[in-house]
Amino acid sequence: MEKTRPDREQRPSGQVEFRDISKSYQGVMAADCINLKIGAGEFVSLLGPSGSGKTTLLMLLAGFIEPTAGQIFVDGKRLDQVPPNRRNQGIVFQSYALFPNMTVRENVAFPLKARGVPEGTARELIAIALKRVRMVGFENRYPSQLSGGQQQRIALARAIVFDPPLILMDESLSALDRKLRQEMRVEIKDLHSELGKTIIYVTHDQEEALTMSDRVVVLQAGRIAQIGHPLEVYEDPCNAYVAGFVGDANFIDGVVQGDDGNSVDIAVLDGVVRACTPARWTAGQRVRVLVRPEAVQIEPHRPGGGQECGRGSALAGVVSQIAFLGDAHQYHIEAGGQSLMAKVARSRKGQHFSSGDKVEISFHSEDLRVFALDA
Ligand SMILES: Nc1ncnc2c1ncn2[C@@H]1O[C@H](COP(=O)(O)OP(=O)(O)OP(=O)(O)O)[C@@H](O)[C@H]1O
Repeated sequence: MEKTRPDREQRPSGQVEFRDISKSYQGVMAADCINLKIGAGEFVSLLGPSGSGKTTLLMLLAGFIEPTAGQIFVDGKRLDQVPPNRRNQGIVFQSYALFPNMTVRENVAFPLKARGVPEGTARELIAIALKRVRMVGFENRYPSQLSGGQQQRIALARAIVFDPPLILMDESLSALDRKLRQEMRVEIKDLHSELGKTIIYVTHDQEEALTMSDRVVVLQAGRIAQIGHPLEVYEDPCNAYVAGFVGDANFIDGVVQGDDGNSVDIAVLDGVVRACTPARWTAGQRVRVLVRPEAVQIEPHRPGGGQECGRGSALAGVVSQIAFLGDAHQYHIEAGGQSLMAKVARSRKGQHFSSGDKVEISFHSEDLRVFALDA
Protein backbone atom coordinates (compact mmCIF):
# COMPACT_ATOMS: atom_id res chain seq x y z
CA MET A 1 0.00 0.00 0.00
CA GLU A 2 1.26 3.46 -0.90
CA LYS A 3 2.50 5.48 2.05
CA THR A 4 0.83 8.82 2.73
CA ARG A 5 3.31 11.53 1.84
CA PRO A 6 4.33 13.39 4.99
CA ASP A 7 4.38 16.77 3.19
CA ARG A 8 0.74 16.30 2.24
CA GLU A 9 -0.20 15.32 5.74
CA GLN A 10 1.37 18.42 7.18
CA ARG A 11 0.11 20.87 4.62
CA PRO A 12 -1.93 23.47 6.48
CA SER A 13 -5.55 23.52 5.45
CA GLY A 14 -6.92 26.50 7.36
CA GLN A 15 -9.23 24.87 9.93
CA VAL A 16 -9.93 27.22 12.80
CA GLU A 17 -11.31 26.60 16.25
CA PHE A 18 -12.13 29.15 18.92
CA ARG A 19 -12.48 27.24 22.19
CA ASP A 20 -14.09 29.06 25.13
CA ILE A 21 -12.50 32.30 23.94
CA SER A 22 -13.18 35.43 26.00
CA LYS A 23 -11.74 38.90 25.80
CA SER A 24 -12.66 41.60 28.25
CA TYR A 25 -11.68 45.25 28.29
CA GLN A 26 -12.10 46.77 31.74
CA GLY A 27 -15.19 44.68 32.37
CA VAL A 28 -16.59 44.96 28.82
CA MET A 29 -16.91 41.47 27.36
CA ALA A 30 -15.88 42.03 23.74
CA ALA A 31 -15.87 38.23 23.27
CA ASP A 32 -17.79 36.14 25.75
CA CYS A 33 -16.96 32.42 25.78
CA ILE A 34 -16.93 31.94 22.03
CA ASN A 35 -16.92 28.39 20.69
CA LEU A 36 -16.66 28.24 16.93
CA LYS A 37 -15.25 25.74 14.45
CA ILE A 38 -14.52 26.80 10.89
CA GLY A 39 -13.78 24.13 8.28
CA ALA A 40 -10.91 24.18 5.79
CA GLY A 41 -11.85 26.22 2.73
CA GLU A 42 -14.99 27.68 4.28
CA PHE A 43 -16.06 31.28 3.71
CA VAL A 44 -17.44 32.45 7.04
CA SER A 45 -18.71 35.94 7.78
CA LEU A 46 -18.79 37.44 11.25
CA LEU A 47 -21.82 39.69 11.15
CA GLY A 48 -23.16 42.04 13.78
CA PRO A 49 -23.72 45.68 14.65
CA SER A 50 -20.99 47.99 15.85
CA GLY A 51 -19.51 46.79 19.14
CA SER A 52 -20.77 43.21 18.84
CA GLY A 53 -17.22 41.82 18.89
CA LYS A 54 -16.50 40.99 15.23
CA THR A 55 -13.14 42.74 15.01
CA THR A 56 -12.12 41.42 18.41
CA LEU A 57 -12.47 37.82 17.17
CA LEU A 58 -10.45 38.57 14.06
CA MET A 59 -7.75 40.42 15.99
CA LEU A 60 -7.49 37.48 18.40
CA LEU A 61 -7.06 35.12 15.47
CA ALA A 62 -4.49 37.40 13.86
CA GLY A 63 -2.64 37.64 17.18
CA PHE A 64 -2.87 41.44 17.47
CA ILE A 65 -4.58 41.03 20.84
CA GLU A 66 -4.48 38.26 23.43
CA PRO A 67 -7.48 36.44 24.85
CA THR A 68 -8.44 36.84 28.49
CA ALA A 69 -9.39 33.14 28.50
CA GLY A 70 -9.66 30.23 26.10
CA GLN A 71 -7.63 28.89 23.22
CA ILE A 72 -7.46 29.26 19.48
CA PHE A 73 -6.42 26.36 17.26
CA VAL A 74 -5.51 26.40 13.58
CA ASP A 75 -5.19 23.01 11.95
CA GLY A 76 -5.28 21.47 15.40
CA LYS A 77 -2.35 23.49 16.72
CA ARG A 78 -2.66 26.00 19.55
CA LEU A 79 -2.10 29.44 18.17
CA ASP A 80 -2.36 31.82 21.08
CA GLN A 81 1.35 31.66 21.88
CA VAL A 82 2.41 32.21 18.26
CA PRO A 83 3.34 35.84 17.39
CA PRO A 84 1.32 37.52 14.59
CA ASN A 85 4.16 37.45 12.06
CA ARG A 86 4.47 33.66 12.45
CA ARG A 87 0.78 32.90 11.98
CA ASN A 88 0.87 32.51 8.21
CA GLN A 89 -2.38 34.36 7.61
CA GLY A 90 -3.27 36.73 4.78
CA ILE A 91 -4.68 39.93 6.24
CA VAL A 92 -6.86 42.52 4.55
CA PHE A 93 -7.73 44.97 7.32
CA GLN A 94 -8.61 48.63 6.84
CA SER A 95 -6.09 49.48 9.53
CA TYR A 96 -3.49 47.49 7.62
CA ALA A 97 -3.56 49.63 4.48
CA LEU A 98 -1.05 49.54 1.63
CA PHE A 99 2.28 51.18 2.34
CA PRO A 100 1.95 54.56 0.59
CA ASN A 101 5.68 54.97 -0.06
CA MET A 102 5.99 51.60 -1.80
CA THR A 103 4.99 50.69 -5.34
CA VAL A 104 2.43 47.99 -6.05
CA ARG A 105 5.24 45.51 -6.67
CA GLU A 106 6.98 46.43 -3.39
CA ASN A 107 3.72 46.18 -1.47
CA VAL A 108 2.96 42.73 -2.81
CA ALA A 109 6.59 41.68 -2.32
CA PHE A 110 6.52 42.69 1.35
CA PRO A 111 5.26 39.42 2.90
CA LEU A 112 7.62 37.44 0.65
CA LYS A 113 10.62 39.50 1.77
CA ALA A 114 9.60 39.02 5.38
CA ARG A 115 9.63 35.25 4.76
CA GLY A 116 13.00 35.32 3.01
CA VAL A 117 11.65 34.10 -0.34
CA PRO A 118 14.42 34.33 -2.99
CA GLU A 119 14.03 37.13 -5.52
CA GLY A 120 13.41 34.97 -8.59
CA THR A 121 10.65 32.97 -6.89
CA ALA A 122 9.21 36.19 -5.45
CA ARG A 123 8.99 37.70 -8.93
CA GLU A 124 7.00 34.71 -10.16
CA LEU A 125 4.69 34.70 -7.13
CA ILE A 126 4.03 38.44 -7.47
CA ALA A 127 3.17 38.00 -11.15
CA ILE A 128 0.74 35.17 -10.29
CA ALA A 129 -0.91 37.16 -7.48
CA LEU A 130 -1.31 40.29 -9.63
CA LYS A 131 -2.79 38.20 -12.43
CA ARG A 132 -5.29 36.66 -9.99
CA VAL A 133 -6.55 40.09 -8.94
CA ARG A 134 -6.39 41.42 -12.52
CA MET A 135 -3.78 44.07 -11.80
CA VAL A 136 -0.98 43.13 -14.18
CA GLY A 137 0.59 46.31 -15.59
CA PHE A 138 0.20 48.34 -12.39
CA GLU A 139 3.45 47.13 -10.79
CA ASN A 140 5.21 50.49 -10.72
CA ARG A 141 2.33 52.64 -9.52
CA TYR A 142 2.04 53.97 -5.99
CA PRO A 143 -1.18 53.39 -3.98
CA SER A 144 -2.14 57.07 -4.40
CA GLN A 145 -2.20 56.48 -8.16
CA LEU A 146 -4.84 53.74 -7.85
CA SER A 147 -8.61 53.84 -7.40
CA GLY A 148 -10.17 52.50 -4.20
CA GLY A 149 -11.14 49.22 -5.88
CA GLN A 150 -7.65 48.81 -7.36
CA GLN A 151 -6.08 49.40 -3.93
CA GLN A 152 -8.36 46.71 -2.53
CA ARG A 153 -7.20 44.31 -5.22
CA ILE A 154 -3.57 45.02 -4.37
CA ALA A 155 -4.31 44.48 -0.67
CA LEU A 156 -5.81 41.12 -1.68
CA ALA A 157 -2.77 40.28 -3.81
CA ARG A 158 -0.53 41.06 -0.83
CA ALA A 159 -2.67 38.76 1.34
CA ILE A 160 -2.60 35.78 -1.05
CA VAL A 161 0.90 36.07 -2.54
CA PHE A 162 2.53 33.78 0.04
CA ASP A 163 -0.22 31.16 -0.32
CA PRO A 164 -1.57 31.24 3.24
CA PRO A 165 -4.31 28.71 4.07
CA LEU A 166 -6.27 31.35 5.95
CA ILE A 167 -7.31 34.86 4.90
CA LEU A 168 -8.78 37.38 7.35
CA MET A 169 -10.73 40.34 6.02
CA ASP A 170 -12.15 43.15 8.12
CA GLU A 171 -14.75 45.52 6.62
CA SER A 172 -12.57 45.36 3.54
CA LEU A 173 -15.10 46.80 1.13
CA SER A 174 -16.73 49.40 3.34
CA ALA A 175 -14.83 52.33 1.82
CA LEU A 176 -15.96 51.51 -1.72
CA ASP A 177 -19.06 52.74 -3.50
CA ARG A 178 -22.02 50.39 -3.94
CA LYS A 179 -21.26 49.29 -7.49
CA LEU A 180 -17.61 48.62 -6.76
CA ARG A 181 -18.51 46.73 -3.61
CA GLN A 182 -20.78 44.48 -5.65
CA GLU A 183 -18.03 43.87 -8.20
CA MET A 184 -15.45 43.15 -5.51
CA ARG A 185 -17.83 40.72 -3.77
CA VAL A 186 -18.01 38.68 -6.95
CA GLU A 187 -14.24 38.83 -7.36
CA ILE A 188 -13.56 37.76 -3.79
CA LYS A 189 -16.03 34.89 -4.16
CA ASP A 190 -14.36 33.84 -7.42
CA LEU A 191 -10.98 34.01 -5.76
CA HIS A 192 -12.31 31.92 -2.90
CA SER A 193 -13.61 29.20 -5.24
CA GLU A 194 -10.39 29.29 -7.25
CA LEU A 195 -7.94 29.18 -4.34
CA GLY A 196 -9.99 27.13 -1.85
CA LYS A 197 -8.65 29.14 1.10
CA THR A 198 -10.48 29.59 4.36
CA ILE A 199 -11.79 33.14 4.47
CA ILE A 200 -13.05 34.81 7.62
CA TYR A 201 -14.78 38.01 6.73
CA VAL A 202 -15.93 40.68 9.16
CA THR A 203 -18.80 42.89 8.11
CA HIS A 204 -21.78 44.78 9.51
CA ASP A 205 -23.38 44.64 6.06
CA GLN A 206 -25.91 41.82 6.03
CA GLU A 207 -26.21 41.83 2.24
CA GLU A 208 -22.47 41.27 1.97
CA ALA A 209 -22.57 38.44 4.50
CA LEU A 210 -25.58 36.74 2.91
CA THR A 211 -24.26 36.89 -0.65
CA MET A 212 -20.70 35.77 0.00
CA SER A 213 -20.66 33.28 2.83
CA ASP A 214 -20.94 29.54 3.23
CA ARG A 215 -21.93 30.27 6.82
CA VAL A 216 -22.80 33.41 8.72
CA VAL A 217 -22.00 33.92 12.40
CA VAL A 218 -24.31 36.55 13.88
CA LEU A 219 -22.80 38.22 16.93
CA GLN A 220 -24.62 40.02 19.71
CA ALA A 221 -22.75 41.74 22.53
CA GLY A 222 -19.71 39.46 22.33
CA ARG A 223 -21.72 36.25 22.01
CA ILE A 224 -22.79 34.11 19.09
CA ALA A 225 -26.50 34.61 18.52
CA GLN A 226 -26.75 32.19 15.58
CA ILE A 227 -24.55 30.30 13.13
CA GLY A 228 -25.91 29.00 9.88
CA HIS A 229 -26.11 28.99 6.12
CA PRO A 230 -27.23 32.45 4.89
CA LEU A 231 -30.67 31.16 3.86
CA GLU A 232 -31.16 29.44 7.21
CA VAL A 233 -30.26 32.56 9.16
CA TYR A 234 -32.57 34.65 6.98
CA GLU A 235 -35.51 32.27 6.90
CA ASP A 236 -35.24 30.76 10.36
CA PRO A 237 -33.66 33.34 12.63
CA CYS A 238 -33.40 32.02 16.18
CA ASN A 239 -34.68 35.22 17.75
CA ALA A 240 -36.00 38.67 16.93
CA TYR A 241 -32.51 40.21 17.23
CA VAL A 242 -31.13 38.03 14.43
CA ALA A 243 -34.32 38.50 12.39
CA GLY A 244 -34.02 42.27 12.68
CA PHE A 245 -30.35 42.38 11.88
CA VAL A 246 -30.31 39.97 8.96
CA GLY A 247 -32.59 41.43 6.32
CA ASP A 248 -35.54 43.78 6.47
CA ALA A 249 -38.23 42.71 8.89
CA ASN A 250 -41.74 43.59 10.02
CA PHE A 251 -42.50 42.71 13.61
CA ILE A 252 -46.09 42.51 14.77
CA ASP A 253 -46.81 41.87 18.43
CA GLY A 254 -49.81 39.78 19.29
CA VAL A 255 -51.48 37.36 21.67
CA VAL A 256 -51.88 33.63 21.06
CA GLN A 257 -55.49 32.58 20.65
CA GLY A 258 -55.06 28.88 20.13
CA ASP A 259 -52.65 26.21 18.96
CA ASP A 260 -53.96 23.15 17.15
CA GLY A 261 -50.63 21.33 17.04
CA ASN A 262 -49.88 22.34 13.44
CA SER A 263 -50.45 26.05 13.48
CA VAL A 264 -51.09 28.83 15.91
CA ASP A 265 -53.70 31.61 15.67
CA ILE A 266 -52.50 34.97 16.89
CA ALA A 267 -54.55 38.11 17.44
CA VAL A 268 -52.62 40.99 15.88
CA LEU A 269 -53.52 44.50 14.82
CA ASP A 270 -57.22 44.34 13.86
CA GLY A 271 -57.32 40.68 12.92
CA VAL A 272 -56.00 37.21 13.40
CA VAL A 273 -53.04 35.61 11.64
CA ARG A 274 -52.25 31.95 11.46
CA ALA A 275 -48.65 30.78 11.58
CA CYS A 276 -47.11 27.36 11.11
CA THR A 277 -44.45 26.89 13.75
CA PRO A 278 -42.72 23.82 15.13
CA ALA A 279 -42.95 25.24 18.67
CA ARG A 280 -46.08 24.96 20.77
CA TRP A 281 -47.85 27.94 22.26
CA THR A 282 -50.38 28.56 24.96
CA ALA A 283 -53.45 30.75 24.72
CA GLY A 284 -52.83 34.20 26.15
CA GLN A 285 -49.07 34.06 25.52
CA ARG A 286 -47.58 37.32 24.18
CA VAL A 287 -45.56 36.83 21.02
CA ARG A 288 -43.76 38.77 18.30
CA VAL A 289 -44.49 37.76 14.72
CA LEU A 290 -41.89 38.23 11.99
CA VAL A 291 -42.90 38.72 8.40
CA ARG A 292 -40.36 39.65 5.73
CA PRO A 293 -41.43 42.48 3.39
CA GLU A 294 -41.37 40.18 0.34
CA ALA A 295 -43.81 37.83 2.12
CA VAL A 296 -46.45 40.54 2.55
CA GLN A 297 -49.15 40.08 -0.11
CA ILE A 298 -51.22 43.08 -1.11
CA GLU A 299 -54.59 43.07 -2.79
CA PRO A 300 -57.12 45.81 -3.41
CA HIS A 301 -59.65 46.24 -0.64
CA ARG A 302 -62.82 44.24 -1.10
CA PRO A 303 -65.95 44.35 1.01
CA GLY A 304 -65.80 41.79 3.81
CA GLY A 305 -61.98 42.02 3.92
CA GLY A 306 -60.09 41.66 7.17
CA GLN A 307 -61.42 38.14 7.57
CA GLU A 308 -59.47 34.93 7.53
CA CYS A 309 -58.75 33.64 4.08
CA GLY A 310 -57.56 30.28 2.77
CA ARG A 311 -53.83 30.91 2.76
CA GLY A 312 -53.58 32.76 6.05
CA SER A 313 -55.36 35.91 7.10
CA ALA A 314 -56.14 39.24 5.53
CA LEU A 315 -55.81 42.53 7.38
CA ALA A 316 -57.15 45.89 6.27
CA GLY A 317 -54.64 48.64 5.55
CA VAL A 318 -53.96 51.87 3.69
CA VAL A 319 -50.91 52.54 1.51
CA SER A 320 -49.04 55.47 3.06
CA GLN A 321 -45.76 55.55 1.11
CA ILE A 322 -44.27 54.05 -2.01
CA ALA A 323 -40.62 53.77 -2.98
CA PHE A 324 -39.42 52.59 -6.36
CA LEU A 325 -36.38 50.33 -5.90
CA GLY A 326 -35.72 49.54 -9.55
CA ASP A 327 -36.53 45.84 -9.47
CA ALA A 328 -39.35 46.17 -6.94
CA HIS A 329 -41.78 48.55 -5.29
CA GLN A 330 -41.60 49.08 -1.57
CA TYR A 331 -44.90 49.98 0.06
CA HIS A 332 -45.49 51.25 3.55
CA ILE A 333 -48.94 50.25 4.71
CA GLU A 334 -50.73 51.51 7.80
CA ALA A 335 -52.64 48.65 9.37
CA GLY A 336 -54.14 48.60 12.84
CA GLY A 337 -51.99 51.51 14.01
CA GLN A 338 -48.73 50.02 12.75
CA SER A 339 -46.69 50.65 9.63
CA LEU A 340 -45.76 47.51 7.69
CA MET A 341 -43.32 47.30 4.83
CA ALA A 342 -44.09 45.26 1.73
CA LYS A 343 -41.76 44.57 -1.16
CA VAL A 344 -43.38 43.60 -4.43
CA ALA A 345 -41.22 42.51 -7.36
CA ARG A 346 -41.88 44.71 -10.37
CA SER A 347 -43.55 43.11 -13.35
CA ARG A 348 -45.45 44.53 -16.29
CA LYS A 349 -48.58 42.58 -15.44
CA GLY A 350 -48.30 43.13 -11.69
CA GLN A 351 -50.74 45.34 -9.89
CA HIS A 352 -49.46 48.60 -8.47
CA PHE A 353 -50.91 50.70 -5.72
CA SER A 354 -50.95 54.40 -5.01
CA SER A 355 -50.66 56.34 -1.82
CA GLY A 356 -54.04 56.40 -0.03
CA ASP A 357 -55.27 53.13 -1.62
CA LYS A 358 -57.23 50.87 0.70
CA VAL A 359 -55.73 47.40 0.55
CA GLU A 360 -55.83 44.01 2.16
CA ILE A 361 -52.63 42.44 3.29
CA SER A 362 -52.17 38.77 3.88
CA PHE A 363 -49.42 36.29 4.62
CA HIS A 364 -48.86 32.64 3.97
CA SER A 365 -48.83 30.80 7.29
CA GLU A 366 -45.47 29.23 6.37
CA ASP A 367 -43.86 32.65 5.91
CA LEU A 368 -44.50 33.80 9.48
CA ARG A 369 -42.06 33.23 12.32
CA VAL A 370 -43.15 33.54 15.92
CA PHE A 371 -40.98 34.49 18.88
CA ALA A 372 -41.97 34.45 22.54
CA LEU A 373 -42.01 37.85 24.18
CA ASP A 374 -40.58 37.93 27.66
CA ALA A 375 -43.25 38.47 30.29
N1 LIG B 1 -8.95 48.53 22.95
C1 LIG B 1 -10.16 48.53 23.53
N2 LIG B 1 -10.37 49.05 24.75
C2 LIG B 1 -11.57 49.01 25.35
N3 LIG B 1 -12.67 48.50 24.78
C3 LIG B 1 -12.55 47.97 23.55
C4 LIG B 1 -11.29 47.98 22.85
N4 LIG B 1 -11.48 47.38 21.65
C5 LIG B 1 -12.79 47.05 21.59
N5 LIG B 1 -13.43 47.40 22.72
C6 LIG B 1 -14.85 47.17 23.03
O1 LIG B 1 -15.15 45.82 22.77
C7 LIG B 1 -16.43 45.70 22.17
C8 LIG B 1 -16.31 44.96 20.84
O2 LIG B 1 -15.56 45.77 19.93
P1 LIG B 1 -15.24 45.30 18.45
O3 LIG B 1 -14.36 46.32 17.83
O4 LIG B 1 -14.79 43.90 18.45
O5 LIG B 1 -16.70 45.36 17.82
P2 LIG B 1 -17.12 45.30 16.28
O6 LIG B 1 -18.33 44.44 16.23
O7 LIG B 1 -15.98 44.93 15.42
O8 LIG B 1 -17.54 46.82 16.04
P3 LIG B 1 -17.31 47.77 14.74
O9 LIG B 1 -18.22 47.23 13.66
O10 LIG B 1 -17.73 49.11 15.22
O11 LIG B 1 -15.87 47.67 14.37
C9 LIG B 1 -16.98 47.12 22.07
O12 LIG B 1 -17.82 47.35 23.17
C10 LIG B 1 -15.75 47.99 22.12
O13 LIG B 1 -16.04 49.23 22.65
